[in-house]
Amino acid sequence: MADPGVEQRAALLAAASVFPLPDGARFSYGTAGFRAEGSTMAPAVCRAGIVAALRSLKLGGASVGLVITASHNPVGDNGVKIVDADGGMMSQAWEPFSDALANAPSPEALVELVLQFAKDEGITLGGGPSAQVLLARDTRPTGEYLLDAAVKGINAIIGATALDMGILTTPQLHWMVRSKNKSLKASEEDYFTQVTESFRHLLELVPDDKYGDELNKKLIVDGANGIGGLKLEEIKTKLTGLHIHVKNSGKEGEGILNESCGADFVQKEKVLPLGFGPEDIDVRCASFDGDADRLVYFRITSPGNTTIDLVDGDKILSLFVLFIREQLDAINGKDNQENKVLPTRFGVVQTAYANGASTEFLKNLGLEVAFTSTGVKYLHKKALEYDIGIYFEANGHGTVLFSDEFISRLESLTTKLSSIATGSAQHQAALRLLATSQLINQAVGDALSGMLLVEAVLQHKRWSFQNWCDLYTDLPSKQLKVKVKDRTSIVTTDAERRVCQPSGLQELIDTEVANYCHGRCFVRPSGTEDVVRVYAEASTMEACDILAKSVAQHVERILGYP
Ligand SMILES: CC(=O)N[C@H]1[C@@H](OP(=O)(O)O)O[C@H](CO)[C@@H](O)[C@@H]1O
Ligand SMILES: [Mg+2]
Repeated sequence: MADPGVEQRAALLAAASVFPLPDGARFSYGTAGFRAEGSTMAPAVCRAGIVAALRSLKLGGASVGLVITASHNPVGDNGVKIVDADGGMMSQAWEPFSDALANAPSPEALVELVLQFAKDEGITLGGGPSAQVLLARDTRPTGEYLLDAAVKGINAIIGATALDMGILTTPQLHWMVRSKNKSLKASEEDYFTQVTESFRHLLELVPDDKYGDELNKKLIVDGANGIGGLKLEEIKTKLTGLHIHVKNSGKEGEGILNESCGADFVQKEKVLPLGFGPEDIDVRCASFDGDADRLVYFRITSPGNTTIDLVDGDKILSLFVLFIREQLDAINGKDNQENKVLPTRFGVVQTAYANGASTEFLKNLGLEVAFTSTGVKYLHKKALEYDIGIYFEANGHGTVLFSDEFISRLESLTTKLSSIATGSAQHQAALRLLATSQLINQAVGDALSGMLLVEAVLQHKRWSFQNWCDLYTDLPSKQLKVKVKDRTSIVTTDAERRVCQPSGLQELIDTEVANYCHGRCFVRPSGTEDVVRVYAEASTMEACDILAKSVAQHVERILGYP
């Protein structure tokens, strides 16, 4: 019989030789996987395929995922990220290996890296359990070509199978991987059924059905000309109680992916997206990003003006917090501190980019607010520590996580209440929490299911968009990007809110901040772009502009121009 090691070596060599690394190319598994100009991505994607197959082997053959997307970035870019068996982001412990593999200078070096890593991790190659990788891509033109590169990488690990799930939103693939490994229904149709059914269920639980204001049922969605718009078009007729009109839907000829539209554009520019105009004044509008894992809301207020009222991730989080708190209070009794029917550790997770007014609002509610570094992988991990953990980035990526243990307590309570107190306020509140856990994606932030939860909560509270805006007033904020020689020479601490290197920079920031009322400012190297990001907050927009600019100048001077 042939030595499995020889066969494995040959397969890896063959795959790596198809997509050699061009001279000077350098990939880094940043905040959200590898990203670059789409046509240059094949070597990194093929190698990510190898990593994904190894990851599945390591996890005893559990399914893992691989998504080809560059999210909100321009249509010419593309990227790849790996989904772990629990549906979350790939374990950070595997990032250094992924980096090393993506940058292996030759097919031979790649083979050595794989063999050594497999040995270190106790992964049996060429035998052992079979591996499975579920694949998806967004609507980018380079997607199909890169999918082929990923499949070649996966197939280079003997015993690994690639399963193409098609063109999907990023959160759909995360959901499928999680569901599959929990032996739950995991097809796209199952996803749609779960989302539409739990949404319908939540609407049925709206206290009484007098919510007749047609304007409040009308929603216009900016699909960023991407996959989220297309999927929403597919299911919108099944969403009873809501009249959805999709613009920038991703249909042929409607516009270019993410170009002057989508959640990233709307949140950063604070202007209306392409395709929207005076006809949409005062209607509630939502915006997805290119792979539909970010969601923001907005409203156009006057005809001659492109500025909007923005509801960002922080305010979506605040709305969800109020809704969940209301249900917990209905179950436990508002003032009952002891002997609670359903003891719940409820935690909120934000990053330094959360608007200071939102953090204050949440703390004033008596909630525990934790801070992590930027990037869903950090927020999600922290949120998992609670019975109900809720996280959002200001840019609109976030979700509400319910622990398995909490869900089983909640289910027992619901069963008990349905026999002794059916239809009671307590029973209804428990059912609402259960439906919420079914609706909102438990694997990752999901614009589509997040939007439906927003819509259900607004109907539940009988809130207009204005009521929602009025929760608190955002402090003016400003973000700048600074190009420097080596952004990695900035090292931060305290959830990226303070700089520890280069020395002296933090003191300069502190001195600038001290000049402003409600002043706050921090700098950090981006994990997705070759820039240092500067964030400033203060009581007026003018003050923000000056604060951000002066700190950016310090950064430029200390780190040097590129
Ligand atoms: C300020 C900001 O919006 N940063 C974004 C951006 O990360 P950076 O590391 O800042 O480039 O892209 C990430 C991935 O989409 C997202 O998680 C994060 O919130
Ligand atoms: Mg995205």
